[in-house]
Formats: sequence, C-alpha cells, structure tokens
Amino acid sequence: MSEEEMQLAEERRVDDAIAQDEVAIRVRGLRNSFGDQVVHENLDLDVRKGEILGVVGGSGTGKSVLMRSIIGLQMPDAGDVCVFGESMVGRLDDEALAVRKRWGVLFQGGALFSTLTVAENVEVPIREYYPNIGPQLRDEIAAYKIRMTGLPAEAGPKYPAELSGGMRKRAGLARALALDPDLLFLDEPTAGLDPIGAADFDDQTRKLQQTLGLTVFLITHDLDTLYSICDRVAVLADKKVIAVGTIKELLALDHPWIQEYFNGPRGRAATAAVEREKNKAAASSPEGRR
Ligand SMILES: Nc1ncnc2c1ncn2[C@@H]1O[C@H](COP(=O)(O)OP(=O)(O)OP(=O)(O)O)[C@@H](O)[C@H]1O
Repeated sequence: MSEEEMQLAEERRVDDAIAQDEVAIRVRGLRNSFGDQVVHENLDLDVRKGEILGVVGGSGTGKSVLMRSIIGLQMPDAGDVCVFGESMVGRLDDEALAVRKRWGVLFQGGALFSTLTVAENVEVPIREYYPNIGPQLRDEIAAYKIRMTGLPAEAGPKYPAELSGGMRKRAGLARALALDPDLLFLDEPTAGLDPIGAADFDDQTRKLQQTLGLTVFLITHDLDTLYSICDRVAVLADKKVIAVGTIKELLALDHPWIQEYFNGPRGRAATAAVEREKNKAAASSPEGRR
C-alpha cells in the first residue's frame, strides 16, 4: 500500500469511527423476503443518536419487518444491522446481550401479557435480564416506570383487560422503559387512540426522550405525531428507504407518494395545526406578550 493509500484508509477509518459515534442504528444492504415476496432489497438507513426518527410508508411496505430485523426477531436474507456500533445479524441472544439491554420496544397494540398485571408486565424484562434483582426492588422499579409514563399508581395491580386502550399503550411504554434503555422502538404507538389521547401520548414520548436522552425509532401513520415530535422522517417505498429528512426537506422532493402523503389535505391540516400551536406558544411567551 502506498503512503497516499495508507493515509486515505486512515482517513476513512476515522470518518467511520466519527459516523459510528453519531449513529445509534446503521442498516446496510438489508434484504428481507417471505417466499417469493421481497419486502426489502438493498435497504440502507442511519438513525442518529438522540433523535426521534419517524418511519412512514404505505401499508405493507415493511416498516414492522424493518423494526423486527433491527431487534433480531427477523433474520434478513442479506445485509447488516449495527446497533451502537455492534453488528447484530446472526448474533446469538447471549452474544448481543449488552446491546439488547440498551433498547426497549413497544409493539403494536402494546403486546402485554393478559394474565399478568401491569406491574408484573413491567417486571418481565427485569426478571429476564437481571434475575438477581430481588422482588422488593423489582416492585419499586415497576412502580416508578408506571408513574413515569403518566399512569396512576393504582394501574399497577390491574390486568390489561381492565385498562383503556390509551392506558394499555402507556403500560407497554412502561415495560419498554423498564431497563432504562438508550433506544426506544415504538410501533404505531398512537394507533387507535382518540386525538387528545394521541397528543398526550406524543407529549409524553417527547418529554421522556428529552429527559432520558433517548433515541427513538417510531413507526407511525399519524401525521400529527410526525409533525409534532419527529426530528426526521424516513420514507419506505419500493422496498427501500427512499428518503430521510425533516418534513420540510421531504416536501422539497417530488416523489408522488411523499407529495400525496405530506401535501394532501391531512398533511396540510397537520401543518396548519403545528403553525397554530407555534403561534400560540409565541404569543404566550414573555416577548410575545409585550
Ligand atoms: N411472518 C411473516 N410471514 C409472511 N409474510 C410476512 C410476515 N411478516 C410480514 N409479512 C409481509 O411483509 C410485508 C410487510 O409487512 P409489515 O408488517 O412490515 O408492513 P408494515 O409496513 O408495517 O404495514 P402496516 O403499516 O400495515 O402495519 C407484508 O406484505 C406482510 O404481509
């Protein structure tokens, strides 16, 4: 290798190290298929540390399969998935344990165990990953996580069937936060909630993300969620991520699905609502009142 080539290789290594440090999830060349149906082909995606990344796409474009590939529930045909710099594909559960402990997942619909109380549900990951933690501390952690998500303490001994849809989502969120994760996966967290419940859940997500410094991978169809809490949005179409950026950046692209989604009547209504909120906040700030 010539001196120049060595210098280039070193520069590339340093660039990679810097990029790795800023990236929580790096997906490269991902391929997933079920029989003849190819869901992802050569899909690339970077999720930056500390951001809320919204993941959107038409029904069946593979948003949940992408999430499952990242968290190791779906073995891809090809490609690599790195989480916090560690390659996850083909790793045994035990090998990747240190990274697995750093994420929490809220599955679609909450996916709570119906025969366990809310508190017992929250304790499941603690029992699994920290079997040496005793029952009293486990109970205290569960109670703390339950309160953190805005649920009343009385929700702890209740069974999922005794809760409203919104409360079940919060219980699922409490379980996802059980291990103090750095990374949170949310699969359609506001689906099925009324608009006020959905806005409350969004607020809670943003607050938790800011207080705990979380990186959030958030699959959603909810335009209000995208506009109000996502730092960037990744769009899935044609078996890959066709664009990632702020909504403003995406709006500048002339892809028909992106234009229809963000610039259609619902997209315009969501933009108007965000503008109204901003104006309201500006008017009630000390400078605005002057
Ligand atoms: N275990 C599986 N076996 C066979 N096909 C599957 C499996 N899981 C997902 N698929 C298929 O892969 C495609 C992508 O599914 P996925 O659930 O990721 O879509 P999605 O983008 O999350 O959709 P939605 O927005 O409707 O939730 C769909 O066509 C689905 O039928």
